[in-house]
Amino acid sequence: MLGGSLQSRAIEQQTLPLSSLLRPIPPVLDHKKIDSMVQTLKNETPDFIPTPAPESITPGELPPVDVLHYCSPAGKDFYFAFGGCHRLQAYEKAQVKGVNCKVLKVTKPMLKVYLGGSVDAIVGEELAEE
Ligand SMILES: Nc1ncnc2c1ncn2[C@@H]1O[C@H](COP(=O)(O)OP(=O)(O)OP(=O)(O)O)[C@@H](O)[C@H]1O
Repeated sequence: MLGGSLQSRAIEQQTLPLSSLLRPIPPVLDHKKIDSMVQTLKNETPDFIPTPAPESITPGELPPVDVLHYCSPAGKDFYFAFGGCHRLQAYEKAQVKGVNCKVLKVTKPMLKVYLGGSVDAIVGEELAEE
C-alpha cells in the first residue's frame, strides 16, 4: 500500500513495536474515528467512515504513521510519533502490537524543532552534551 505523508512517500514502510513509540503530544481524540480504524485493523468493514474519507481501505492495515528516529551518541534509539494519534490509539484498542510506520532519521537540531525545551528531559543528558 502506498501511503504516509507527502514528505514520507519515498520512504519504505516498516513495522515497529507499538511499545517503542514515544508520543510527546497529548492527543485530542475522535473516538468514532478510532473505532472505525479498529474495525479496519480487525478485518471488519467499518460502520462509520470518517471525513475526509480514506482514498482506499485495505482490511487489516492502516496507512503508515510517520516516525522520527533519533539515535543518541551512546547508540540508544528513540522513536517519536508526533502525529498518527488516532491510528496509534486504534492499534492499542485492537491490541495489535506492530505498527505500520515510515521512519525518518533525524539529528538533534531537527528533534529540537519538535520538542523545544523538553528535549533534554525526554532524551536525557546525552542530548544536552552533544
Ligand atoms: N477506518 C479506517 N480505515 C483505514 N484508514 C482510515 C480509517 N479512517 C481513517 N483512515 C485513514 O487513516 C489516515 C490517518 O487519519 P487521521 O489523520 O484522521 O488520523 P491520525 O493521523 O491517526 O491522527 P491525528 O491526525 O489526530 O494525529 C488517513 O489517511 C485516513 O484517511
